[in-house]
Amino acid sequence: MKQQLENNVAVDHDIFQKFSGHEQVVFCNEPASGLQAIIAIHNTTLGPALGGTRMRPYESVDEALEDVLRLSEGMTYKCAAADLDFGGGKAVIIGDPNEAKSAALFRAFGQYIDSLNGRFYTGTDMGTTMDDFVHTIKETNFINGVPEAFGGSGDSSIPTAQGVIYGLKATNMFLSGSDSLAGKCYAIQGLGKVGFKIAEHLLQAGADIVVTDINKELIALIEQKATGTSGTVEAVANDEIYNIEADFFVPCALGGIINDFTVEKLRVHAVVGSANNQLREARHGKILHDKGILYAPDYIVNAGGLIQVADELYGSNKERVLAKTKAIYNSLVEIYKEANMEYITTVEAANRKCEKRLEEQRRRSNFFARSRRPKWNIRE
Ligand SMILES: NC(=O)C1=CN([C@@H]2O[C@H](COP(=O)(O)OP(=O)(O)OC[C@H]3O[C@@H](n4cnc5c(N)ncnc54)[C@H](O)[C@@H]3O)[C@@H](O)[C@H]2O)C=CC1
Ligand SMILES: O=C(O)CCC(=O)C(=O)O
Repeated sequence: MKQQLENNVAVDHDIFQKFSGHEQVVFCNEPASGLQAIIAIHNTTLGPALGGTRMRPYESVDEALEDVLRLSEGMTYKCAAADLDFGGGKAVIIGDPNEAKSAALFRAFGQYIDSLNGRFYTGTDMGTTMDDFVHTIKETNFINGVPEAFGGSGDSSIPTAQGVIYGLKATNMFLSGSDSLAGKCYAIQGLGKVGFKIAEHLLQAGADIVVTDINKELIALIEQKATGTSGTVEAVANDEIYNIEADFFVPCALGGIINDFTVEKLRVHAVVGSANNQLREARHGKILHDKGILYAPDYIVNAGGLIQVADELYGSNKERVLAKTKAIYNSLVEIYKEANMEYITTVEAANRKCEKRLEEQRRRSNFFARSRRPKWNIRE
């Protein structure tokens, strides 16, 4: 839909319609390095936007755009739920992480991040690693989660995996009155930075895991890790993971995996995993609820990495990060209880909590002019 305005500028309303919930979307195109990226800032009510950068061989710009819009919105909720003073943002780089990475590409990306002058802080996500951003920090300070040797807080997938483990324990406690992980079966999709650490922890705790990954080397590696533990590993084909009869489905790869094709297949008691945007649409949360499958809202349970990178911006403190990551356990139990009491889905219960916090901050922002910076300020 195009409309001709008085000053003769044609405005494409469709594109603004698409971004209508977002504050800013930046397209980055740098032919010398081959960089094609999109940065989306969803909402900065609580503070500057914060969220990782994903790299994927997206099939189209539309697919990349949809991903970054959904992911950045999720970050607004994740920051609100984890009680962080940051807003929601995310970036995607279009390209195969196994082939298209270069120092030049990550430096060019850094120049775009720098141009936002602190409206957006970023680091790793699916398809990117801490080492990639060692190039980016040559161009900008607005990067987090680089190795400790480079002044960062290190691998954010460690607290993310810890948070999911707390989420699994809390869910076990809610369902069975014991938070022991042992003796239960977990179907894990994706053995990357987060999924692998969860799988290892579960094996050591004496759990049975069923795993899948498109990278067969990771399957072989987790099979080796089972040796000497009281846990077991079974590997299945990628699509088979949805059919596994297990206590938990643990999605740790792509988003949108709970959709019309998969939701009817699931034969688990609960879904608790690190993947962002697990539900293709909100109604899939309702279908899980109606099937009696307890769903741990993804942005509650996978907040550990975010907690670490947010903390880094004030000067890293591992104890503070651990305490906040542990709080995922209680936060999740509260959400389960509220959903039960109010006859709503767990996503509705979690969203309510976040929207309340955003609304309170909006009212505060209107009341006080932001003429002074808060005491607990981001280090320059
Ligand atoms: N790294 C972090 O700290 C955080 C990650 N997340 C989310 O958790 C998920 C995993 O993140 P990472 O472990 O960092 O990513 P990663 O890129 O290290 O690992 C993803 C793994 O999934 C596998 N995979 C991709 N498609 C698959 C498919 N169709 N079936 C099975 N396996 C498949 C990949 O081969 C890879 O091993 C993503 O959705 C990410 O956004 C969320 C919060 C923080
Ligand atoms: O985990 C990170 O490094 C950043 C946070 C993030 O992007 C996420 O939680 O999805």
